[in-house]
Amino acid sequence: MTGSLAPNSFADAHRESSSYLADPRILALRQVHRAVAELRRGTPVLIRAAEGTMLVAAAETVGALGLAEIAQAATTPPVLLLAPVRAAAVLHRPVLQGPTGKPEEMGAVALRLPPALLDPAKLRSLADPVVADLLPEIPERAALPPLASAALALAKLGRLLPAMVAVAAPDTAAARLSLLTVSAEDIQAYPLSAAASLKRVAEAAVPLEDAPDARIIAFRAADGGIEHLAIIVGNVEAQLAAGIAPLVRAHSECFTGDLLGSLRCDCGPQLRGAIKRMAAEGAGILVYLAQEGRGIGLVNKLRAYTLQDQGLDTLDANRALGYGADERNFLVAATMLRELGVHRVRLLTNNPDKMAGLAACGIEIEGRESHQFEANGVNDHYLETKARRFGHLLE
Ligand SMILES: Nc1nc2c(ncn2[C@@H]2O[C@H](COP(=O)(O)OP(=O)(O)OP(=O)(O)O)[C@@H](O)[C@H]2O)c(=O)[nH]1
Ligand SMILES: [Zn+2]
Repeated sequence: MTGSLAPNSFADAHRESSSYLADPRILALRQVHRAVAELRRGTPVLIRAAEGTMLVAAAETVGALGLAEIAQAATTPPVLLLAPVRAAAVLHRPVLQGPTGKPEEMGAVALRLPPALLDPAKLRSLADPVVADLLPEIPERAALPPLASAALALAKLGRLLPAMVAVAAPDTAAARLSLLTVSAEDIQAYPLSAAASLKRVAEAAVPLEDAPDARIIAFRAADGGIEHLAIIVGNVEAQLAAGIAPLVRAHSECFTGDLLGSLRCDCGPQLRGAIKRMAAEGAGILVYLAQEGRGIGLVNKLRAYTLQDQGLDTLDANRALGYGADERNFLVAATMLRELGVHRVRLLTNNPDKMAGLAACGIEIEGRESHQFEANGVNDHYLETKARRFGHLLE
């Protein structure tokens, strides 16, 4: 987190309607959010930085029109930018390791796209490890263009496969083809900037089966993204007034586990269990974070499940898709807690990274409360992987 993103000052600026319009961070969020929407519908966008300009489209969504627009604007041959694990699979090569052994440290890899591969269906199969038929032709590596990491970051913000068709293109091409321009710096700043802009927008009492005295407070960021929720159980104000650190759970959304009772994970029991425990203690806060699939989104989580059924574990499946092991940003939870006047917590978790993430965002972790549930016969390997590869604490 950089100093310029002091979360509370942004939340304050966002609240003041006069400074709202003038704040360049709001304009940056708006432009990145628009760029994400363009990529999701297969439209190219121009990424701009001091190093130059690059026209990109997502391999997952681009169609004939987008490819034609890219061809019209290109001043270099097209390349496909892939995350390192996916690139290694496409190249039939072992994965390159970064300095500390994490493949994501290698950034991006560029592959040449000869005319035969400039086809929407072929691009999708190069991007998607779930597509069984790897193309017989092995593309050649190309020099990595500047702005490659910003291009992959933009795809990830759209919860798309991080696989981008890219060409160098002049600034003027965007205006000529009515395409959107977005700055690389704004893309990189977006997740923390959006998190820092969260503010309360609505609240209501919602008695729950397990916690009749419960309220839901909705938080919205200035980017136009999906809302995050705080579920307030019992009398938290009284605890805060007495100087007691409340019981807090930072729970990432899991449509399959939370809503449907999926047996693949432990999210459902953790969600209901946290609320029950807060009700038994008389107070607590569950922040319900719109960070499905540890931040990769539901569509990619379904892809990850398919890869897990083919033998990968939950961490390697994320990497095979081109994502990191955990793409969450805990400034979302920290900003919500601060807006609720909570600076010190007793955190319900087994995940040491979650504690470190919240602490790095200025939330004092007074203690950790174990939040372990029995394996159910289906999620045993998932729970074992969390302990072995994510360092989850077992008690
Ligand atoms: N990418 C991916 N996400 C998964 C998988 N299984 C569950 N999830 C997601 O993981 C998140 C669960 O996170 P949390 O409940 O915060 O749990 P945690 O990080 O394991 O930490 P604690 O429960 O606090 O110990 C939810 O967003 C789920 O959708 C999976 O196999 N792959
Ligand atoms: Zn789950």
